[in-house]
Amino acid sequence: MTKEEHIRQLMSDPIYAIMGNAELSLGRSNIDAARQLIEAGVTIIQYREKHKTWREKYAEATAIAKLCHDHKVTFIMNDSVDLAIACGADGIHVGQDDAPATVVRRLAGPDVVIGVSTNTIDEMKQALADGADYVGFGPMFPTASKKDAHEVVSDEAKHFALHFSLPVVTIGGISLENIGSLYKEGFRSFAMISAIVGKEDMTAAVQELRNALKA
Ligand SMILES: Cc1ncc(COP(=O)(O)OP(=O)(O)O)c(N)n1
Ligand SMILES: Cc1ncsc1CCOP(=O)(O)O
Ligand SMILES: [Mg+2]
Repeated sequence: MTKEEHIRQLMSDPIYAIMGNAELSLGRSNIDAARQLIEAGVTIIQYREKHKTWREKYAEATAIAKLCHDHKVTFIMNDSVDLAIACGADGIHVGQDDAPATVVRRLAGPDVVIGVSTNTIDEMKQALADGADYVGFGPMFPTASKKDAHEVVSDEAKHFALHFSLPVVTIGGISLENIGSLYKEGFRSFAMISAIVGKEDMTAAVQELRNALKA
């Protein structure tokens, strides 16, 4: 798939699944989690592994990238540009403490999707200026999945995000109970850890989230 096709997929499928470390994923391995997510019909998967060595991550991510490519699933690497390039990821997601999008672009080239985490209006403007393809925006709600998460986004930043020119992927504390409220506010893309890989039956979880968006 081309970069444009990946971005289209990101804009048309509201569900963006993030694989956490094993403790956020009921002890599953990342490869098992990826297999189950693909079976559940997820089309955007981010690899977010904070504990393993580079070589362990490289081995897993290379296998997951192949699985994703075989199933036309967009595979995004969190944090690490070198791992993303090495494993053949379709995209890279960087936070405010990671390499800036300008540097990621220089290293990874024009064909890779770049996502940047944002919490404020200034960060969204900077991500756009730096050549990001989408922004992660949050936390929308309090979350236990990220120890150093920012404060929940302000109403002003939400309003800006709803009119922003880049695709906005909301994140942070999104659940079956509150995803509908974000949809009603106008948001169309939802990245989740605990609401998907934190559930025993991920197929049912994804289906319930999709149903909640239709309700
Ligand atoms: C889609 C999406 N949005 C935001 C984040 C958070 O990234 P970051 O701020 O770098 O924090 P970590 O995930 O690395 O702890 C994300 N991963 N994905
Ligand atoms: C990675 C990240 N970035 C901002 S909040 C968050 C955690 C998202 O996890 P959950 O969906 O379980 O709240
Ligand atoms: Mg990061």
